[in-house]
Amino acid sequence: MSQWHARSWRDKPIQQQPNYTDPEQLKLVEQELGQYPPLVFAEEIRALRSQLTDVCHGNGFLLQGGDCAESFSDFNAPKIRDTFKVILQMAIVMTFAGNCPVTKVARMAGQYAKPRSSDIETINDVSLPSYRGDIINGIDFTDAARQPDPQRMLKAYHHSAATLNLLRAFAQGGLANLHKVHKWNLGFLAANPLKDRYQQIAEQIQSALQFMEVLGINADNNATLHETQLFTSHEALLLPYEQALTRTDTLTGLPYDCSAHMIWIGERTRQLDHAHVEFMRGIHNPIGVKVGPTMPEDELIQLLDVLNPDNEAGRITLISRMGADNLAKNLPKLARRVKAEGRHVVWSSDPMHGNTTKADNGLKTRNFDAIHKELRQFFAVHQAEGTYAGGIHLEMTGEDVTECTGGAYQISEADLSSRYRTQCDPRLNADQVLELAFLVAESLRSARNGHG
Ligand SMILES: O=C[C@H](O)[C@H](O)COP(=O)(O)O
Ligand SMILES: C=C(OP(=O)(O)O)C(=O)O
Ligand SMILES: [Mn+2]
Repeated sequence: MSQWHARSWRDKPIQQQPNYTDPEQLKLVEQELGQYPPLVFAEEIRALRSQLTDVCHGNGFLLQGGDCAESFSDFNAPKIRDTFKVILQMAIVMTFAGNCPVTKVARMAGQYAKPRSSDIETINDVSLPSYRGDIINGIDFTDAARQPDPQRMLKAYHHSAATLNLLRAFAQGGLANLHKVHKWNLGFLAANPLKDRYQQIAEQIQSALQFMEVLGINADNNATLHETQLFTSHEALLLPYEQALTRTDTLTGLPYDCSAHMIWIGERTRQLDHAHVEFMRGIHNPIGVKVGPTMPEDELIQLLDVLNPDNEAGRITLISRMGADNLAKNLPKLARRVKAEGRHVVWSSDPMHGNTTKADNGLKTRNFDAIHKELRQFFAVHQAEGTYAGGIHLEMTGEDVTECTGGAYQISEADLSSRYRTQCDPRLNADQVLELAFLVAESLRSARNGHG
């Protein structure tokens, strides 16, 4: 294999990139970004990798979630806070159900680039380049907005830095207090039409917290109860940006992509001999790989050969996104083969991207039951194959949006347009996320029997 360099991806074919019309301006932006401080520190990246190593060995669970696409305009503290809160709320349920540490990774502080099914969007006979995320072009359906603009990379960097700053403050400044987080969950349950179904687990968590309190373990004397660690992640799609934020760590001499702790390769850009795989193979972050229903077993193993030649646990998270109706057919053979080859991976489930449909009014949506079904089957397949269901990956928000149908509040297709705010794909709202957490708690609990 040829030698890796942060720019060696440039010699490979590449998918899903914008056509910047001014290469000089692009170069200036790349140079400027190259001078900026890293957004995350290599030691933090290694801490995540170490937690994922534990997950890989069955001693933890990965919870990854956030917007499909963050946006420059819908950018404010309440929005960041509410998504942060709901990740923690879900994590407490999963921690209790799985009786194991939960590694929290947000799709935040950098999730700005989107691969698209089509290069062109047509409305009323007008065709324009598709929206590809705020780091590339604008969402408005005008010719000017849809032109890719390299300056947007600088804006994405600054938005990511401000988001990360607030997340760090929330994580350490008291907002992550476990008692507080559980109180939010009780608030969710009190109002929820299906509260009886989830009451038991909530009461058990309550007793566990009270028990610790009686022993004198509380947020004032125990940092674990008071603060948390939240890592960041995004799809490493826009390679000029990712390259510009790649730094050689002074402690180890190894290259890390310091745009986020974890980055992943999307379903549309995971071709073995293409640019994204080339870039990812050389950086030392933990990386995710989306695995859709068409992935052949041989190709998956070849991909692992390239991305993780030393078969290190914690390096690779395979994020299956099959669709509820395809999973039982497609996942078992992949899980079996990876196991037979003795490859160390974390298996995580993205139950969102294989379950996207179009409502009659033209809006993209996903049904809560299909999402839940994919998750149930994910756990069932891993149990049957003797592999470990190690994580879930959700598109979600702390806001009260109406983008996915179903759930306890029975959002219908007709309701979708009332608060449909996503920049790209439909997200679970706060209630739906919590409901899902309580529903998968049971699957997680049985998956963890025999582990840990
Ligand atoms: O988030 C994932 C993809 O970018 C998204 O599902 C693509 O959506 P599209 O099919 O509308 O292009
Ligand atoms: C683009 C995404 O997913 P996938 O690559 O699995 O389609 C995503 O996670 O937003
Ligand atoms: Mn998406």
